[in-house]
Amino acid sequence: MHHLNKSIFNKTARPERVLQFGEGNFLRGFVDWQIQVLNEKTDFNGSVVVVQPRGSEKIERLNDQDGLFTLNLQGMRDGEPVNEHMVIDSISRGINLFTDYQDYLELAGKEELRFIVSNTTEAGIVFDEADQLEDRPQKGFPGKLTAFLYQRYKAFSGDREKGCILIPCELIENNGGKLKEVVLQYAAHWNIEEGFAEWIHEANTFCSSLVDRIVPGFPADSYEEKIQELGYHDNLLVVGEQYHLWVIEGPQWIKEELPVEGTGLNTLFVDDLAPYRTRKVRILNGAHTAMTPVAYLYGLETVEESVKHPEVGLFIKEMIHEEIIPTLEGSREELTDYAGEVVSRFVNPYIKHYLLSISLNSISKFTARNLPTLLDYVKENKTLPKRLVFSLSSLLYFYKGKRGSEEIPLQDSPEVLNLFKTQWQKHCQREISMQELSGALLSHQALWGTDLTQISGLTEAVASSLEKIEALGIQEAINL
Ligand SMILES: NC(=O)c1ccc[n+]([C@@H]2O[C@H](COP(=O)([O-])OP(=O)(O)OC[C@H]3O[C@@H](n4cnc5c(N)ncnc54)[C@H](O)[C@@H]3O)[C@@H](O)[C@H]2O)c1
Ligand SMILES: O=P(O)(O)OC[C@@H](O)[C@@H](O)[C@H](O)[C@H](O)CO
Repeated sequence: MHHLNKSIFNKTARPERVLQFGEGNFLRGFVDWQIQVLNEKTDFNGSVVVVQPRGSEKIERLNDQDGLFTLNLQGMRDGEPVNEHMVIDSISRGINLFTDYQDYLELAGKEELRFIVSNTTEAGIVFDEADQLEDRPQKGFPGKLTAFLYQRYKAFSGDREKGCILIPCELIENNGGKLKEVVLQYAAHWNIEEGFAEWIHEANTFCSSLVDRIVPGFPADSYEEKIQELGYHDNLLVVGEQYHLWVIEGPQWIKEELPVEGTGLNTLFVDDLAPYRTRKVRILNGAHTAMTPVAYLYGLETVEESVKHPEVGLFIKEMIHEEIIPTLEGSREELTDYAGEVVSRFVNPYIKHYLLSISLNSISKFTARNLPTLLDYVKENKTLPKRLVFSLSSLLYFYKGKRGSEEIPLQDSPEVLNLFKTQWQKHCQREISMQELSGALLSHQALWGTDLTQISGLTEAVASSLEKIEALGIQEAINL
């Protein structure tokens, strides 16, 4: 069987109008697909050049396939189940920054380049003072980007018409503003002439954006079956859901350059994306992160199984409706409709979204996605939200690293893993009680951004749930 590349697929060459930082599943199943739709339905006529924010091995894989990959979108569309696959040919090439940095600099001088998109996880938009302008390449994403923009500034002698529209997709608040801030930080750190910072301000448009599409990625457990259907091998096959939403906070004129109207793309240009972001992060991502330790310890593996489970599913739905939604601003009816839509996306029968994949960096995710809800709930109700507290307790138990006799493959930073390991060892050796363990973990401000033992009754409630989980198992303990 052939591998997917230009020898078996007729690829159309288009002007390189987009630079993309990130070769990951999400960008390919979301942005590169959207560019393909624009190419098919409008006069956009552009292709995407991809660079890897760190490392180079995946770029080589992309180039081995001439930038081509298959996207399999599965789920409900207009009330009907749809399972479609398509070859995405919007990526012109990947540039290996370690071997072909010169190509990267040359791209900066191309008239037609206009958009820069990125998704470098929540960890990507950071300043690293070790990065230097002369590095080939710089280590971090914003360092690489600043070097690229400076090259463009020089190539066009500061022409205000040659700036870019930057649309970062990282799931952090004010991603556009933060990216601009770090670029300007590098401009100052590298002593680049004043004119460059002015050009950044005047010629470039940094938008913030919020993305939404569940993209579990490469279908390892159904790959053989899928390639029989496709008739070729594809190492970059991506599975995602039908649903998508891209909310872009920026000037309305961008619509003229990114002509989504009439294409069926659910891309919105808004003045303020905060309400969309809060709603999505707290309901969708919040439910994902809060259900993961509970459902996994219960013995379940996927989101669909968890939401469909009589007890765990009820727990999740009650948590959304009784604890998350009441803390959100906006129409209760709209929020309830949105939550209903999210739950039906969770039970998408075509998508196997593994709890373990969501569990990556669960502590910082709980802090970003669930803690604000818990704190708002306590402030408004003067009582604890019992399901969120149970989820927090289950999270602490999950980080013990055992499901029965089975090892849990925890994925978090070494500092976080060491902290939990030390505290759980102390508890297992009877040096500290469950109450002390709970106090030690909840008071750790580096984990939660605040001392959670200051919340009245929380340490005791968590210790009590942990005792129950340990003594009776989560199947009993979940009956609050
Ligand atoms: N997969 C989804 O359903 C989905 C949906 C919406 C948003 N997201 C967000 O997209 C991000 C990537 O998800 P994915 O599914 O594409 O994962 P992936 O593992 O396929 O890709 C990860 C990407 O991030 C880059 N990266 C990783 N660590 C980095 C760092 N420290 N600095 C710079 N770049 C770094 C990698 O080079 C790669 O491009 C996640 O953070 C996730 O929150 C994912
Ligand atoms: O991708 P992560 O690891 O940050 O989070 C896991 C999921 O919550 C997330 O990928 C959602 O599926 C996605 O944000 C939906 O748009």
